[in-house]
Amino acid sequence: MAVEAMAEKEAGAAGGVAPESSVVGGGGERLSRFRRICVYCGSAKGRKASYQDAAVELGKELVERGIDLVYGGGSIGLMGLVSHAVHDGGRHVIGVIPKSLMPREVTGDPVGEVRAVSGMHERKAEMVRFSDAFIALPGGYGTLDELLEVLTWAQLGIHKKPVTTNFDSL
Ligand SMILES: CC(C)=CCNc1ncnc2c1ncn2[C@@H]1O[C@H](COP(=O)(O)O)[C@@H](O)[C@H]1O
Repeated sequence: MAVEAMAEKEAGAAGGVAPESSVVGGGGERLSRFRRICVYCGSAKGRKASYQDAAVELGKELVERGIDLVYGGGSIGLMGLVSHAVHDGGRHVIGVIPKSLMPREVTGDPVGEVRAVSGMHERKAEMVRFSDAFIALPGGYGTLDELLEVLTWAQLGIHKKPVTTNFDSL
């Protein structure tokens, strides 16, 4: 089964909500019913330029829909691209990162609100707690780990939030 289909099935199995709908705000902007979306993605930029384009486009789309970002707190790779796009667009960014990983994944000034946690398990739990929905972009084993965990939590009914991926056509 394709990962995307699996993600939608699991979200549905756990009572996940229907695909996103939006309303138009007073200023003509499209507003989402999701306040904060968690984006899982690589700490590297990946092999294809289309991965980088997708990260920036997703960040801009969140801004356009008035949605804040929750992510792994790194400033490198696709994580850096999506977080800068959301922050530069004026939306709030929450980065959740273990203290021990900061020297490796944060370079330069931190983006938005940085929440330092004690370890990987706490990081994943906090990212789920803060978010209303989850989107996975291309990444490595870390992204896969985060995606599988949020899917299996949906399967177990630990949360009822939608999970989707943006892998195909990239
Ligand atoms: C020690 C332990 C319990 C590990 C569980 N595994 C993980 N849990 C949470 N985040 C992770 C894990 N492995 C990697 N990541 C994070 O996932 C992000 C993307 O990594 P990647 O480039 O896709 O590779 C990075 O911020 C990386 O720190």
